[in-house]
Amino acid sequence: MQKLLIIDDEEKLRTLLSRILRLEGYQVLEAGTAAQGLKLLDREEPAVVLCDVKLPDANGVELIPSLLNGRAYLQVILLTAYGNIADGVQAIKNGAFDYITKGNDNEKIIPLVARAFEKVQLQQRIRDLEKQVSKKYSFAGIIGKSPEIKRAIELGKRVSGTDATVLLMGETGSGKEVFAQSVHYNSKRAQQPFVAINCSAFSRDLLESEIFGHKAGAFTGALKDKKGLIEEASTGTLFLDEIGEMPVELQAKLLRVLESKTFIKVGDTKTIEADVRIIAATNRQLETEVSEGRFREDLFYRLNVFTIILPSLNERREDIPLFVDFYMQQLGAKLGKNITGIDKQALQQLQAHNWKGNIRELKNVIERACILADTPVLTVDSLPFEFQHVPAPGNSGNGNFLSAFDLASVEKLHIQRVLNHTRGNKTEAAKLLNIGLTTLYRKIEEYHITL
Ligand SMILES: Nc1ncnc2c1ncn2[C@@H]1O[C@H](COP(=O)(O)OP(=O)(O)OP(=O)(O)O)[C@@H](O)[C@H]1O
Repeated sequence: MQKLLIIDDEEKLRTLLSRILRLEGYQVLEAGTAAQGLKLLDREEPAVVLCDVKLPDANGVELIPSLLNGRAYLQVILLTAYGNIADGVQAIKNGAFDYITKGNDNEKIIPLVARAFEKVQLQQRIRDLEKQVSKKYSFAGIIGKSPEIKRAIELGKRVSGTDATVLLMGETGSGKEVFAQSVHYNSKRAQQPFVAINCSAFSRDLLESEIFGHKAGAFTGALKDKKGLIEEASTGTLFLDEIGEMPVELQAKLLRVLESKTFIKVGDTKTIEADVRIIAATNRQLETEVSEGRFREDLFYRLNVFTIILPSLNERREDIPLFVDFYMQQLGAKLGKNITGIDKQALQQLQAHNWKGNIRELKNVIERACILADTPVLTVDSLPFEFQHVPAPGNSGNGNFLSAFDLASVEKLHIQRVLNHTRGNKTEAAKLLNIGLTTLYRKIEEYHITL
């Protein structure tokens, strides 16, 4: 039952209101003083309070902040004396839901209380949804147990708590946007907007107006003032995907945002404060872009404060079965099919594939397989053509794993050759291969390389 509290020292009126509201099906609590009211609020947690202005131990208008303190769910309706609108206005300024004139407005009280409870329910729903969203985008939701992704998650968690600019580097489809959302939803800006834009998807002028906004008349077709994404994301996070594609002239404007936390709309002269955290992502080598004059060096250094490299799927093949399981369940359910697993041969093909499109490509392959599957277990037949013709590791026609053309096979062969060259000296081999010694050990184990 919906619980409501009336704080009023006039017993007659309190009893009358209470009777009316009980008849409407509310559970009504009563208090004659502010102190009693606050006690009941703590003990019973009613969601709506009707509060008189003149109380023996307090002024109702001034009491509102104490009633609301630490109770984000609560809605307060102030009962004002006849003709005292100023109290009502001040009450709303102090955070009250609404005010009502005592005595005269009795017939208005029921719909007003109903609306206050509606607001309580709506806010609860928003909180529940926010919880779901932040759970979905938490770092725990990032799939993978490989050391490469674990390292990235560890860095992501550390930087989330700060307001530092983050640069995410990784191939297309490697999960940069998902990762950026995790950083945002783990930061103190989590309740504020996360706004994303792909810098490669717009012409120079359009991108400028999208990010920075424009004044009416700034260019043909600019009929009204337009807020840019920096303003839309105010107090939250702006995710700039494909930052390497940003035209050089706009890079200067972005640098200003990072350095002085200000920007100017297109066609305007006024400087506006920018309270936004920037997370940028790129699948290009920004150093190369800098050396070739396509990316401003000063902006690169500003963005490169905290860089996280997201591993490609080829670099974390051990995570492929986890993604396959995840997508089989998710997409099977979406399609209304009971997909329970994948057979060994099909999984081997997936693990041997060269995933240029990374997680996005894998997701598409699994979706296709789920659509085509006639049985609960996915087989090679449901995979695209190229998977059906590349021999899987250990499964090729002549029994030689290295006859496959996939990247893993080539990598294994190359490591084997280098190790032969160094006569099994792993430290030297790691140096020649330009990888860490632990990575080399892992690959030796993963590919079952015999020395
Ligand atoms: N950890 C993850 N768990 C489940 N799905 C993921 C994960 N990371 C990414 N994905 C999925 O992979 C796809 C690509 O992810 P995302 O868009 O984040 O990649 P991206 O690196 O930003 O791509 P691009 O460079 O093309 O912008 C999306 O469908 C996303 O839902």
